[in-house]
Amino acid sequence: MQATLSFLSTFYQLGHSFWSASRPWLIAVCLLVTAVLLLPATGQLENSHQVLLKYLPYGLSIIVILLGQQFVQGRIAMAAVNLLIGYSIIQLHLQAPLNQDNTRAYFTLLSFYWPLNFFIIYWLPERKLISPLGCLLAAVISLQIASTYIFVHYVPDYAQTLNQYLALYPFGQDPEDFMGNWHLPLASTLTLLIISLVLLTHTLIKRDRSHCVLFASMIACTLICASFDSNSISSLFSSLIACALLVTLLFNSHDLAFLDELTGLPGRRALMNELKHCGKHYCIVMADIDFFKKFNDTHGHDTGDDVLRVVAQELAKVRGGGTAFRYGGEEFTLLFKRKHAEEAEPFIERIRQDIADYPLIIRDQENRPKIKNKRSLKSKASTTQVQVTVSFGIAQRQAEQRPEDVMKSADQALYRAKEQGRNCIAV
Ligand SMILES: Nc1nc2c(ncn2[C@@H]2O[C@H](COP(=O)(O)OP(=O)(O)OP(=O)(O)O)[C@@H](O)[C@H]2O)c(=O)[nH]1
Repeated sequence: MQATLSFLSTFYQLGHSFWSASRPWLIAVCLLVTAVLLLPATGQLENSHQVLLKYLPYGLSIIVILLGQQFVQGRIAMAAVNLLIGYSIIQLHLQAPLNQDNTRAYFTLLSFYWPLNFFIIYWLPERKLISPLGCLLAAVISLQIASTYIFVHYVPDYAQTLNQYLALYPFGQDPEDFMGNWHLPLASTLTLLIISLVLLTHTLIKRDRSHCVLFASMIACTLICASFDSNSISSLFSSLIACALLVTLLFNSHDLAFLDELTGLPGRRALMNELKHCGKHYCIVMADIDFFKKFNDTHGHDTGDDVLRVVAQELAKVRGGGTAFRYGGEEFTLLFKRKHAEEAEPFIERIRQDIADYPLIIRDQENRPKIKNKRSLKSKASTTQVQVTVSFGIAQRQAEQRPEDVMKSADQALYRAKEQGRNCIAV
């Protein structure tokens, strides 16, 4: 029995870790999988649907650009601008046979610049679309378009030379027969492969939703160009990229409103929202770090922030159906739906114990990492070991009590826990 429970617990932990690790990838993976799955179906679309699909990327991209500007998510908006420009070029200038020198030169340069611009946007800091950075990106894209036009039309033999120079195609494709499986020249394929590997490595380390989606958008653009002869591929993939950007924008905006920036836990607004929907049977736990003012005064505010992150990370591991929120300052809340206080207490006791046993090792100020989110605790380069404890107050919802009343009772219980000497639970 013990072995089974331990196995289930390990299985749960593994599943939980996998889910947390893969969450930022969810939209990106959905984009690529849906695109590949839907591609064969586009050939069977009726004419009216094909027309609708052709105009969809324009509408969706414009929505993303407007919302991205409004919600200060410049990178997503810039990605939508890049998508819109690339897609417009395909629709307006690349509907001719690609075995003509000029058209093929246009196509080859688009297939290089389009994904490359996603790569550039990936590394930009988050700013508004209409900002010096946005203008710089607009200048880069304009320069790409203008130079392509001038070189192709005004430099004698440019298109021919470019096509000859890049005439080597991977997978043994004959460049004269443009209708094959992979239309990107070897040089572009290798360059995009290298930058894809760079982005893949970075997204695996960074695990951030926007970065993952920008990476997936770059891959999707590359696939559009690589399989250019597939029916409606540019309309379908561009629509899906725009959808992925839109969903990312909405998720990011939700996180901005509901997640606490320092700890990553849901914040007070999320708690209040949750309390409206959690029925009549629940208990609330208020948790407060003990002597935190003294800790801040002794070790500095930055180390205090690190402690808040560690405590949040431990509280988030609460079992028994509890959810952790950062209530504000050094106060946290645990919400147990459909649980009595007595049922929740053993889970809180475990968390209390885990936090008290956590070996916090404090670096001196010079040794602190320069990267803000990097853990500075529990590291070999650190110097002093300290202990942080948390006091808890539990309140069970009584008949006719409003959520604010239950919170107040939990606060009173927390006060009692402080009076009883801290690092304990009071009901
Ligand atoms: N580093 C850091 N400190 C914070 C943050 N929010 C609140 N604090 C500090 O948390 C401390 C809370 O102190 P008090 O409310 O006096 O309580 P305490 O020192 O923890 O004492 P007891 O709760 O009675 O054990 C204050 O010094 C605040 O400045 C934050 O986001 N970061």
